[in-house]
Order: sequence, then structure tokens, then C-alpha cells
Amino acid sequence: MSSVLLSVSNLSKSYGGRLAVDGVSFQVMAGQVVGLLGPNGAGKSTTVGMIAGLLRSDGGSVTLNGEPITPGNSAAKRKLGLVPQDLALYDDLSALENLKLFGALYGLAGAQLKQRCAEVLQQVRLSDRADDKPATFSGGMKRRLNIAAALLHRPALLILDEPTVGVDPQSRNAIFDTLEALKAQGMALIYTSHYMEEVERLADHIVIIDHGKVLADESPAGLYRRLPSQAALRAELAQAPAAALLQELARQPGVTSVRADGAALDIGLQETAGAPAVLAWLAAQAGAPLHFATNRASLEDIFLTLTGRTLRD
Ligand SMILES: Nc1ncnc2c1ncn2[C@@H]1O[C@H](COP(=O)(O)OP(=O)(O)OP(=O)(O)O)[C@@H](O)[C@H]1O
Repeated sequence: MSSVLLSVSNLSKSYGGRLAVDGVSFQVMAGQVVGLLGPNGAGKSTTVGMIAGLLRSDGGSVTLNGEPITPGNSAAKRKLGLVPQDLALYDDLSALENLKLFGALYGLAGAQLKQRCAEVLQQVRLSDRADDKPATFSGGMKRRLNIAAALLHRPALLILDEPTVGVDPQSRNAIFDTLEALKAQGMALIYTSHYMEEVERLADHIVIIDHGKVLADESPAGLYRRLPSQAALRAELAQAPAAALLQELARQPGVTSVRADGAALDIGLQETAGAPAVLAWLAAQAGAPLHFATNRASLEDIFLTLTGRTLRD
């Protein structure tokens, strides 16, 4: 049984009378990766700012290992690491000098500081660029240096706010490799994103947030179970099918919906594995389809089901 590491309870925050975070609650278990997913402006940054003790909440509480995190409690704040959206690096200092500065802020010094700097540079794969200035880095490399800085003091929980925004694909992969390695070492992560593919790749648990409210708080598998259709089959027949055939198709095992646009059919399926049987039935009834394609449902479909909007609206 894993234990509760972070507990977020009924957090709220307004900016000038406008509610940005509205009663957000969720938990992070030790070693768990939680994806905080929501469109731009949903309240993700405000939520993680309060979790990290940077922003004062209007109400609610955050505890890490049972200890309250507030802007005033710096001992508790030191148990977590935050990689903010806005990069905080000194362009005039080398990567290593930047890390030494951050390390000193966390109270590290001497041989221990030197060792930790070398270790975190290796973790983010920047060891060979230690002596170069961040001004010469790509956006992704700067982000990796930021992750390194947040790891120096060995936090129990690492919070990353949209770590791949403005990052080239190569660095994006390097960031993911780093995060996967941290996860394998048992570090708990909170990861905010509006890219569902990213959240899906890494998260054990997904919290969907919109307009400052939690809409779902579940494992990816649990989220998918909320969808009536796990997959869609699109098939184009040689000619438009008769209404009777469509009705019979809708009654086939595993078929959840049928929509026809002339000879093109959109068939909802309980699961992707149901596609061959449906295709075989169609071929026997109406001749082999000219084209067909299957699509697995995505977190985007889940968000659409929950809100009636797409994530990028
Ligand atoms: N400092 C601020 N002053 C006023 N309003 C703010 C401030 N910060 C955020 N907001 C507003 O609060 C709401 C939530 O913003 P927040 O940045 O937390 O969302 P987000 O989900 O992180 O979005 P993004 O991905 O764009 O950062 C938005 O309506 C935003 O405009």
C-alpha cells in the first residue's frame, strides 16, 4: 500500500474577484505521477503555485507528508521542487554556476554541492554542456537545466508546469526520458499540460481541470471506462447502405453507435478489438468496404465528453 504524499484540499484563489481555482482537491501517492490536464487558463499554474507555496490561497490547504505547505513554511517547501513555466536562469553564468547558485539557496555547499550538481546535470543529460552559458542553449536545454535546478535538493515531489511548451522535439524526448527515469527511481511528479498525449505517456493518475474545477480524478483506465465508445471504425462502402442494414449494424455485439453519411459509416465500438468482427459482418452484408480505419479513443474524447468542448477550444 502506498501512502499519501501530497494532499490538496479544497484550494481556491481569485484574482480581482475572478475565481481562477475553485475548490480543487486531489492527492498524490508516494511515487505516483499525476497529470494535471486542462486547457489554457483552466487554473493549472495557479494550482501548482499554491501547492509549491509560492502563491497564497484564499481557502483550502496543502499538506506534504502531513505537514502544511504555506508561503511562510519554508522547511515544508524544501521537500518539493518546482519547475515553473517561466524560466529563471542567469544568462551570464554557466550552466554549472547557475546550479551552484540554486544549490546554495537550498543550503548545499562544498563537496556535496559539487556532487549534486554533477549528478543532476547527468540526470538531464547536460553534463557535456556544464561550462556553457544558457544563452547558447535551445529552449529545451534551458528547460532541462531548470529541471536539474529543481532536483538539487532531492525533493520528494517534483512539480513541472508545462515543461514542454516551446521545446524542440529532440529536447522534448530528452525531457520525457529524464522524467521516466525519475519515475522509475520512485519520485512523485505532478505534471501540468494541455497536451493529452504527454499526460497519457507519463501519468498513473489524471486530474482534469477546467474553469478552476476538478472534472475528473482517476486512473487513465478509469477515465476511458467513462466513454461509451473506446474506439471508432470508419468504413466507406461501395454504395449507401439501406436503413434496415444500418439498424441491424447498430444491434451487432460491441457496436455503440452508427452514423451514416452516404456510403461512409462512422461506427462507435466498445473496444478496438471489436473491429474485425464488425468489418466481417459488413463485408458479408454489403460487400467489402472500399476503405476502413479504426481510431482508439483519446483523452481528448474524454475531455469532450466531460465538457462538450475540445481541449484546445
Ligand atoms: N496574476 C494574475 N492576475 C490576474 N489573473 C490571473 C493571474 N494569473 C492567472 N490569472 C487568471 O486565472 C485563470 C487561471 O490561470 P492559470 O494560469 O492558473 O491557468 P492555466 O491552466 O495554468 O493556463 P496556462 O496553461 O495558460 O498557464 C485565468 O483566467 C488567468 O487569466
